[in-house]
Amino acid sequence: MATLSIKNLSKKLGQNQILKDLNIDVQEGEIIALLGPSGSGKTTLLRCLSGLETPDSGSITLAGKDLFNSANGTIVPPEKRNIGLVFQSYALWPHKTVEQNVAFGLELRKTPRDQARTRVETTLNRIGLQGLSDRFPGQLSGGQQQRVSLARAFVTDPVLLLLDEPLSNLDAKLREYARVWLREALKAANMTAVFVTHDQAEAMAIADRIAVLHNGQLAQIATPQELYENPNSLFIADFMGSPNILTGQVLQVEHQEATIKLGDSVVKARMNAPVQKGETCKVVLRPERLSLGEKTGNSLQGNKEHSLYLGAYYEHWFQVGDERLRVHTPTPVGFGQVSINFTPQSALVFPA
Ligand SMILES: Nc1ncnc2c1ncn2[C@@H]1O[C@H](COP(=O)(O)OP(=O)(O)OP(=O)(O)O)[C@@H](O)[C@H]1O
Repeated sequence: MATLSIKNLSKKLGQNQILKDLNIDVQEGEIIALLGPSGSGKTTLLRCLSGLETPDSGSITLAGKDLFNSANGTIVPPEKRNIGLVFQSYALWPHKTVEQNVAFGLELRKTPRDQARTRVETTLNRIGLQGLSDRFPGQLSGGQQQRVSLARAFVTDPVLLLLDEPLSNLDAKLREYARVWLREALKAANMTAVFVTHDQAEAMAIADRIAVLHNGQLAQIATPQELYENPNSLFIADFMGSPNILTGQVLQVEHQEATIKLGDSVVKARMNAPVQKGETCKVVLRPERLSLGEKTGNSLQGNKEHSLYLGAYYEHWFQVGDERLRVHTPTPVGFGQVSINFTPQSALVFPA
């Protein structure tokens, strides 16, 4: 049984229908990222889970208990939900030490002092804050402050942890390290967690599964690899990564493969959504899945116009008929006409 179960959840704010009939199940110990364009409803969903916002209909069940259920009128207040919160802004008390900050939630729960001290110490060690317990937040780096806010949420042993853009205040380099320790810390504690992020790479690095929201609806929920390799719509294919999207005409459809006229070429591509013979379609080609060289059975003819050196790879811009196409290669490439090759498996076709 799922630890967290969100069923048919809907929420209106003002005249706007923000969440539309959302259904998400989260297993014990699972880390879910809520990802989606700005305004897609990620924060509103997190607020509904924490109890800061009350949905209009549907239900939220945590560890077998209703937190919200419009059918029987249940609304459990935030402080009774046994949910830990981690905010983007850390929200630490500046005049309290690290130890006092972390102990605060236990004091509220009237945990006996000895027990609280042991729990705080264990949690600080677990989160890599040993030796810093007497410091004030102002004497810590941004990364350390975020660890304190995580320790404060961990110490009360919540059934569910909610994190709102937890790493967005850290600089780029620190964020890369923070992704690793955050995932390690959550996994070591077998914590069930839902976090909001804008950052697709961060969602892929930390989450077991990513729920992509689009206009308040669940567009797809899947593992990072499944989302990238098997997007169920053009929206997801485009949202995950930065692919080329070309317009073509479907000539033929056979099993899971379509034959497509793309400019002057005829190519094959994998179908992840049904397309019909004769219809206009979109073909998704990831720059890193294209290769250059001799013409193969599945290729486009392109003329190279620009190359950018991006450190880890080169990005080449080709003119292919009326469209432009990006190709990534590890080595430089000369100017002129060339074949851009790909396997039918690596190209995805969707209805336009
Ligand atoms: N009080 C309100 N009244 C009306 N609309 C609101 C209110 N609060 C938020 N909204 C709208 O709800 C939509 C969803 O907002 P939400 O913050 O949940 O999105 P989000 O996916 O978290 O976006 P972001 O990534 O920009 O933080 C937005 O279009 C926002 O303008």
